[in-house]
Amino acid sequence: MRASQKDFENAMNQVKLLKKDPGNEVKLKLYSLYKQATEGPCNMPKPGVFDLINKAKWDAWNALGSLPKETARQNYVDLVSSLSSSLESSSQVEPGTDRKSTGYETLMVTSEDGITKIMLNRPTKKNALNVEMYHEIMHALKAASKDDSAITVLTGNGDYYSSGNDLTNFTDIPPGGVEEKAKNGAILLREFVGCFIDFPKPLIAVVNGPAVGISVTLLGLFDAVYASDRATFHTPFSHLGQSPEGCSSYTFPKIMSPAKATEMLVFGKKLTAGEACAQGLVTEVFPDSTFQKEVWTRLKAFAKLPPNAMRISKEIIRNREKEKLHAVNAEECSVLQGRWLSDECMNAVVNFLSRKSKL
Ligand SMILES: CCCCC/C=C/C(=O)SCCNC(=O)CCNC(=O)[C@H](O)C(C)(C)COP(=O)(O)OP(=O)(O)OC[C@H]1O[C@@H](n2cnc3c(N)ncnc32)[C@H](O)[C@@H]1OP(=O)(O)O
Repeated sequence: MRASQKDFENAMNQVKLLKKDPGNEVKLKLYSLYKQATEGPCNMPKPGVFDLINKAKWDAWNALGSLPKETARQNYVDLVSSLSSSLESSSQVEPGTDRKSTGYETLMVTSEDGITKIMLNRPTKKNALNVEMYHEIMHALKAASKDDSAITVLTGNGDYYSSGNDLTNFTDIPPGGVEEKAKNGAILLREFVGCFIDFPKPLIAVVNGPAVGISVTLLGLFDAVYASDRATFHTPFSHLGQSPEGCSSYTFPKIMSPAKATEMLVFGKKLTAGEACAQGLVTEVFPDSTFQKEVWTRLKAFAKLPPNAMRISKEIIRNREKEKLHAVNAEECSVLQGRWLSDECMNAVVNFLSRKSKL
């Protein structure tokens, strides 16, 4: 039986519910089938060679040649249905259910000595945050907020703490185009930052190496930040045609003065660990050679303190600010949604992806 228009619309809705990223290749296939099913063969001019994203999309659509619209619609429905097993398996996870470390693709999560440790685990990509990592961090934080540990720690595996948002996130364009991509990104970012604002236990960052972008801005929402003297702190938003997130437009001026915050958030000044400590973003800096030993000894001692007292003390410090922080988060996400559609941002991402620029 041929897929009806209704089947096609159902399949489009199902794609939006996919929790697991099916990868670029599948997304391009979905995009090309969608375009063929709705508009017929590709008759758009071929994008320029540096317009990597649109060129990949054009290539995928053009490769379908004169495939009839009905066949494309059927193939789209079949492809979505073949992805449904991953859809079911991801939705089977109960919210708040503790997952073992091995249950995560992008993290290592362990719990011992009263400490839940969430370790970013894409060392070959400098722990850049891809879409899956955003979702897994939210899951891990929700689980940690309910487990019996006293404190929660975020750290990185390898030489980086994190290089921030994975810039390849910008290449997975859904059928609704770049506007839909920007809207989805803003929704994801708002939910992600919201988890940090609402996290109820002491949350500590163990910054083992350089930190970039969102991994820096979020530090303003942590309760303590310990850094190796190898760490650096860099928020190159203007270079990337973007704007501050993670509530940093509010927390950074409060922490370090408006002028110092402007140097970081507007002019992209990179701070050493010592400078970040002098400006109040970092709690204490340790020599890299003794960093892990000294920090974990200290954290284990903290984790022995009465957990309810720590939770209540955090609550009284944070609660006064929560409403404001959520409002700032919403505003930052809405501004960023616009920035992601700007030429400035698109050019910066294409330049990075085509290996023309690095920070
Ligand atoms: C949806 C929510 C959005 C929230 C908004 C967030 C905004 C931000 O976080 S803005 C900051 C974005 N980050 C960057 O612009 C950093 C880009 N990366 C770099 O400039 C460099 O990779 C580096 C300075 C971080 C490290 O340079 P280097 O030591 O020379 O190492 P490589 O460049 O060879 O990196 C190894 C490997 O990792 C890939 N990679 C590193 N960072 C990212 C990244 N942020 N996004 C995507 N990929 C990244 C890099 O491409 C290399 O990959 P391979 O070539 O495949 O080995």
